[in-house]
Amino acid sequence: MFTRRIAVVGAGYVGLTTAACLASLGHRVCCADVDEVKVGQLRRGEVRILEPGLPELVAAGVAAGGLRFVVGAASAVDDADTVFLCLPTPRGGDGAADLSVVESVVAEVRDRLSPGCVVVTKSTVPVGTARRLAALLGRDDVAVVSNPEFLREGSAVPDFLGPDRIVVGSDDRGAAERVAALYARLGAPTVLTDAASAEMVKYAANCFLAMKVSYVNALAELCERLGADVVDVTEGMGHDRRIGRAFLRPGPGWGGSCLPKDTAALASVAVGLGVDFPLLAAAIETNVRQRGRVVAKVRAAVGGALRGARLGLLGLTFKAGTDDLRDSPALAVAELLAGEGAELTAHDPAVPAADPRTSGVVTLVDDPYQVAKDADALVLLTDWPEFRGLDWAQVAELMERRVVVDTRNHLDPEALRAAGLDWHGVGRRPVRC
Ligand SMILES: NC(=O)c1ccc[n+]([C@@H]2O[C@H](COP(=O)([O-])OP(=O)(O)OC[C@H]3O[C@@H](n4cnc5c(N)ncnc54)[C@H](O)[C@@H]3O)[C@@H](O)[C@H]2O)c1
Ligand SMILES: O=c1ccn([C@@H]2O[C@H](COP(=O)(O)OP(=O)(O)O[C@H]3O[C@H](CO)[C@@H](O)[C@H](O)[C@H]3O)[C@@H](O)[C@H]2O)c(=O)[nH]1
Repeated sequence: MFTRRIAVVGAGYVGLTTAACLASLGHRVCCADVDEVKVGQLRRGEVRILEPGLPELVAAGVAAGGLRFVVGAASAVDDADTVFLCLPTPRGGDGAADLSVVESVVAEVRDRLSPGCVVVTKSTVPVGTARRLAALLGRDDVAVVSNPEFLREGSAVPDFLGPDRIVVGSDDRGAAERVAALYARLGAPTVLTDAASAEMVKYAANCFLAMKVSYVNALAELCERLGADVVDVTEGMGHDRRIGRAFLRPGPGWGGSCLPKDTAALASVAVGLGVDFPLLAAAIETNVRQRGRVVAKVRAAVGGALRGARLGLLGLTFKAGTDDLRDSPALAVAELLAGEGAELTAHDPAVPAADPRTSGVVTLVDDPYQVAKDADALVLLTDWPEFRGLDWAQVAELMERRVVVDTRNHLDPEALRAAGLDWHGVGRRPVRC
């Protein structure tokens, strides 16, 4: 009944999604994590990250006997024919990807892998990692394959099961073909290549997405100065199929667990090789400045000084649809505002008031209307759909000064104006009541 025996090491956003989705495709999957608490929760069917469809898929896999969870990589790999590494590769001190967890797991499992086994890097790893891991393994009977993952947080399951493409690269063509065959049922376009190219695709794609957003954020500032409307401008651009409509929404800057660290990693590789890449450096720099621009906009909206200003923040996660706060531009903006002496109250639908991850920076509340109470301005930082449906008349009633700074052009300015609120977007003319 089951087609392949797979070990997935790391049960985070990527590992848990990979394990549950591969099990749903008919493979027998053992998923390992070093975190005993997490493994215990997963065995009880508790998925503690916000990913639509994932809890159901995990439960179905466990019930069908095709998915199980263990503590520690070593106990997962024994009889596996394929081992996926879905481990953290965080930003190191100089921006380079830190491979220490990946390397320690490879050293841990090296002597337990079955002959003919394929080790697959799904973590985002720099070019040359497959070769480095092959050397670390030191086994002629085990191949290393790069199979970067492109899923987005908040839509991990549909992205995994309906990918735009699958990229598989190895210097061992047969091993790459065996990994590609795991996804055959998905019917996605598949790029089979060498290991270095596959590793490069991941950074190339993420850095391009980051550059696109930085470009539109810079355009938005120009639009503001010139009296043009960035929403109309990007619509006019986006219909051009060579450009496309995606990733053209201005905001407080790109964040999350991937784009910031991956742009830093590729920039660090370029510096190390002595290759000039000013385009990438400028995208990163533009992103840092974007936070300052948001702060300047809020400062202007409250009349010049942030010290003592009471601000209500709508949204803290790095984008809507996820509970992930890693490298969130919303948190970065909050820190800058707090640094200038503003008093911050925040609401995010995915971050409960008791959440310890924001401690010190903001007062978290569970009710969006509570952030409006006595506020000198509301600042929307994350584009949660529910914010559009707020009762703006009630919001206006609660506020001290009726000003909303919408850093993602997410709200309906006319609805706010009708409720007696001034709206300040990004790259658009303000709408005053
Ligand atoms: N999050 C995303 O949207 C996404 C998408 C594509 C690629 N990636 C890449 O995938 C990799 C993993 O990202 P993530 O977001 O899933 O990370 P994560 O932090 O959510 O999960 C990593 C998991 O690995 C576990 N772990 C750490 N050390 C371990 C060890 N020694 N043995 C076993 N388990 C161990 C952690 O406990 C954690 O559960 C990174 O390289 C990331 O860049 C992430
Ligand atoms: O028009 C846009 C699009 C995105 N963003 C911001 O860009 C950041 C990243 O968004 P997104 O790419 O959706 O988030 P991730 O889930 O981190 O996904 C990215 O990073 C993953 C990890 O590498 C990759 O797998 C995905 O393909 C890649 O999109 C967020 O802060 C968004 O708010 C904008 O400001 N404007």
